[in-house]
Amino acid sequence: MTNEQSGMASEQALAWAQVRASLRESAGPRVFDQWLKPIELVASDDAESIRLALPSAFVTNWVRSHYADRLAMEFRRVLPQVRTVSIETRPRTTPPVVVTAQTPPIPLPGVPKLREDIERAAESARQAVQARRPAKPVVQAAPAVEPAPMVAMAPVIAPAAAPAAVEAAPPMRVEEEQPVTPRPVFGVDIPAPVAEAAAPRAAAERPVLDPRLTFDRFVVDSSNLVAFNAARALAEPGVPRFSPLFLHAGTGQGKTHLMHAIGHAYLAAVPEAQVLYMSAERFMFEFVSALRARDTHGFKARLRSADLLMIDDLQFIAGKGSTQEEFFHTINEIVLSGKRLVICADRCPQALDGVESRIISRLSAGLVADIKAPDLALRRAILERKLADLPEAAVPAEVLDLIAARIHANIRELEGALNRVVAYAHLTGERVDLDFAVQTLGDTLRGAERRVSIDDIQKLVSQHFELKPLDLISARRSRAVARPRQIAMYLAKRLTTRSLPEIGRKFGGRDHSTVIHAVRKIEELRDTDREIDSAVRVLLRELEA
Ligand SMILES: Nc1ncnc2c1ncn2[C@@H]1O[C@H](COP(=O)(O)OP(=O)(O)OP(=O)(O)O)[C@@H](O)[C@H]1O
Repeated sequence: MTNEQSGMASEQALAWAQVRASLRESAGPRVFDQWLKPIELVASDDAESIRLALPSAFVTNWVRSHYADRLAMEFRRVLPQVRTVSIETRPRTTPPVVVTAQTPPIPLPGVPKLREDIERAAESARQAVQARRPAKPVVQAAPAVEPAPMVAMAPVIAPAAAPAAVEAAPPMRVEEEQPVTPRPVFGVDIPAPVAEAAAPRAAAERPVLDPRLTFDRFVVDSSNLVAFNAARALAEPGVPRFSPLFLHAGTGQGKTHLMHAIGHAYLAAVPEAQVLYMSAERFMFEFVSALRARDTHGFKARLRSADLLMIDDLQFIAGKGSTQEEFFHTINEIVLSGKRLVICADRCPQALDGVESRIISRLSAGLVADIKAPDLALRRAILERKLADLPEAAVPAEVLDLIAARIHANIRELEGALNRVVAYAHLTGERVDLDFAVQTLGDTLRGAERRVSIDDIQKLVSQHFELKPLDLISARRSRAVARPRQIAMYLAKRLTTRSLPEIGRKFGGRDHSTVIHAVRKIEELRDTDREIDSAVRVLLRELEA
């Protein structure tokens, strides 16, 4: 390999690592793990051509029909000279393109994660080939029928129109080895991410929004009503209401869904708007890259020109000094210029350790809304809603009941379990019934079951607060015992399928109203008391692990 070739290979490998990281972020873990992770970068002898490969024709066709444009767009963003991106099917015959000692990497100080990404990409492709079977298909949703309920809010505007051209010039070609007919998965085609806004917008940046994450696909109940209504109000045109909006919730509870929904609704109402959505990690990555390229001016201008700026997973900027400095000035400018700002994190602003107080104060000045863990009824309703998007899937009510009752860690897992049942039924041709579901979800249900034992919760909580398990069921009312008991009840409600009276009985025969009081109290304290919130967080992590 000549020096020139090895330089090009390194450059393409690094570009692939960035594209891959961006796909992982925007596609979500489920789609990414099942379809995109096995993609391997193949050595190319032309700097203008990127070659990608997948181990099976089935997965290749899916990726081509759903992600070809997106891959092309992402590569061009990173390597403007790229003209073609081909996606091939090939069992591994050529070595993966990895940066080795012989292929000097382009120096990227401060971003060692890129290297890891490259190696992980190569490794996952190797595993996919060894597995010799395509990843499990994902079952996804078709356009929604019924709008989601909304309390005292105006209806959402029509969905965004079809994508327009992404780049001004030069045109991008996506090469395919053979003609591919887009293949629906279980008769329901998965739409590609919306990479652009409805109308032509000269020089306007197109957010990458998942077309499935809309307001009408979001199921609302009291646990997420405030967040939902605030999100809808913020997406309405005119003078922004509820900006900045800070949404917080545990993992997989719908924060990203609401953000994307805001983006769709706002773009539908104001097609020429500049809408930017990115994770805090991406913000940091782009900022560091801009610093390195001595182009912070461009970075600042891009972010500050947003009419709607949405930053996901803010907790990731904790402890990152210069990124926080830039972040503060960015959000300050957005807010002061009367534009829309939405921030999501896994905890409330006050509990964001390692984040500068001026950022916290700025964000707390807007509307802070949380999304609480879904109870059984909401989990069941969400399954119903997801199933409505799968017209070919016949899943009896008792199976939905089972999944809703047994899987409560988060909605992503809930959805994953339903998808798995439907996908396996499709692949085996079997009818879905309780036996089939139990067999298909075996480990997941057993895992969920393990998480839900009240005895485990009592044991862990008492250990954490240095009490005896018996203290939690005793009549003692001192704060040192009462608070941990309330936390244990809260966890029991959140992590188990036990009814309120059942939980009360497990705590020394207490009344169900005592359990309700405990749950409310801890929810309240999690917003105001950092110590309680972090204790609950630690316990949740341990119980869910
Ligand atoms: N209320 C809801 N109605 C319908 N679907 C929901 C609801 N809440 C969450 N979901 C679905 O659950 C999945 C996970 O949601 P999402 O990605 O928004 O979670 P998140 O809170 O951003 O999680 P993380 O913090 O891990 O990024 C998505 O597929 C989303 O559509």
